[in-house]
Amino acid sequence: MAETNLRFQGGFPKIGIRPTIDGRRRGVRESLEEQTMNMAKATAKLLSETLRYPNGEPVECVIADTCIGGVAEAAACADKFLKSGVGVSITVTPCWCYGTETMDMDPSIPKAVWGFNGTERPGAVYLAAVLSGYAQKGLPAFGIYGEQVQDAGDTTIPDDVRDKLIGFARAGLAVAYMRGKSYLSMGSVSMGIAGSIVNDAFFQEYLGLRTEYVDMSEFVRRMEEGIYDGEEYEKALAWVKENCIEGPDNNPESIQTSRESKDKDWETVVKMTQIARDLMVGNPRLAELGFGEEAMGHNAIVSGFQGQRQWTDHFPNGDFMEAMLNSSFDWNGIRAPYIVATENDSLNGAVMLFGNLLTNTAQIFADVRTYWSPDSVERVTGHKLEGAAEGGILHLINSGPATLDGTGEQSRDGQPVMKPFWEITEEEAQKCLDATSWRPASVEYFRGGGYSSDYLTRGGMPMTMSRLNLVKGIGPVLQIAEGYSVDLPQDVHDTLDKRTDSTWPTTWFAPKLTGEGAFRSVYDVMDNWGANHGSISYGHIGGDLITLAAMLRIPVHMHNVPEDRVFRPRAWGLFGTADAEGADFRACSNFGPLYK
Ligand SMILES: C[C@H](O)[C@@H](O)[C@@H](O)C(=O)CO
Ligand SMILES: [Mn+2]
Repeated sequence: MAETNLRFQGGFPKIGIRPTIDGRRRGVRESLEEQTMNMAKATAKLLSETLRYPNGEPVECVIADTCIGGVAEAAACADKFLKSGVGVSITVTPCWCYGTETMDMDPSIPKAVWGFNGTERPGAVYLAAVLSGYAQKGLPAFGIYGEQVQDAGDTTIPDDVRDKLIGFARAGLAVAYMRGKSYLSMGSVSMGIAGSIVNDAFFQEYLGLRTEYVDMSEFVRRMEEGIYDGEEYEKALAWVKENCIEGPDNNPESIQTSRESKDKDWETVVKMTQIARDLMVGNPRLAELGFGEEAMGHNAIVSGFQGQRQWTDHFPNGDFMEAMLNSSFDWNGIRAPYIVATENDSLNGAVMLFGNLLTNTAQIFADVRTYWSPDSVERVTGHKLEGAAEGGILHLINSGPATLDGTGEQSRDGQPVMKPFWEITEEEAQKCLDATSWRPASVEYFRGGGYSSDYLTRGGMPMTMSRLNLVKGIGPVLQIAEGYSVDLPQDVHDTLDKRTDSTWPTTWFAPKLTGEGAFRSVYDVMDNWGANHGSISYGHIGGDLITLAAMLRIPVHMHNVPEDRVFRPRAWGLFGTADAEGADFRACSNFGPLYK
């Protein structure tokens, strides 16, 4: 197993499993011990076999030492979980148990209860009873029970239960991973973009993240005083010369920079990449070089770089740095991405983090630039959009730096995908690099030069675009659009791309339409997008994002996820069942942020 990177130093939270039981001795409890403990073991096995930590290792589960028949055993279990670093709890039972006497009372741990759907000893009755207790005490919990009745001796986990256990655990682990880490703001507000007003109350109360702030002058200090690993720098620059293809300069000749200045830019952007990473997660090499304080980093699990304009008006832009740190490989080999938001758009950074923690894959940061209606495309190119693109497409393109994994040059079963780093081969990493050219930055925008990554995402990938916005009076709200990347004929792409800045990476995205609300048309999706940016994940992960958002009490104001993939705490139904979107808002506002 390849090492990940320092982003996850400090280890990973575990999943705690709590087998609860009817406490009555002399018959009842004894008859249930084995079956109850077996449910716990089966759940642990399922989750460890299915889920992986961001370093690729199987997720670890901890089971209570005994079945929990009452409060003393509940407390012993809580103690064990605390000592073992449990971040998510799942209670399992095939039988009736005593609700409030056996429940998990830790308010910050996402919790679920699986009540076995059998009728000999009714686990689903306990489930209903304890969930009412959780609601009454303001501790939202997820309820799980199978649709089909199982026989008492059946030790299998039905598919519907399995999906819910996995969906819950995946989102719960994301909550637990981020808690206690930092968002590192490198610079301040970029060009008046509200998302780059890094809001400490949001990060602290909703995500459990500290916000750290460094001025961009720190990059200059570290470059000028040599506070980076010089050996790594030489290796990185040689690797860049070998692997990063410099594309043509798109600037009018009169403002093109000299060869000498372009070469200097390569040196600067490589150093910027090392420095941003060291600022985020530290680097033990710096301590060896005599920079003990700088070696520590900021414990950042996500960061943002302001760039425009104070930096980019004078220095090379951050595109190379952001693109490389957001990718699953660099000169040190294949490794987990670091997650850096462009323009310090911390709210896009937050959803990039969600997508990354839910999937262990890299995330595309993009401007949601243009809605191209079928008529507009036809007018400009003569081409009639078809297939997934039939209803129109969104041009996702940002000023330079989307993850190179977003080229779609990794594959599974012959299809383009974005994989967790441990599945990516050397050959695939190379293909992503080969599909990217580094274009001298548009000097009118970026007076300090630099390089923008230029590529075109391969079509046919299921993708999910999401975005978090802050609304005064409500707090954070999340929007989610599942869809597909699409291929356009090369000449059609070229015509559309050349109308914008063709030195930037493009993803053509077709959201799935439902015929309702914001998903009536592609135009409506664009018209309802809450800000200039979106984060794009590989796969249809809208269900997982909804589950995670509910755990964090962030309401979802727009999504196109089919109902059978929406899984929220049971208490959400108590805020209304006919209008799930409104109920979500009411529930989130009622329970309030997780860490308040
Ligand atoms: C170069 C431009 O300033 C772009 O960076 C700008 O259009 C944005 O990306 C805004 O989000
Ligand atoms: Mn932007």
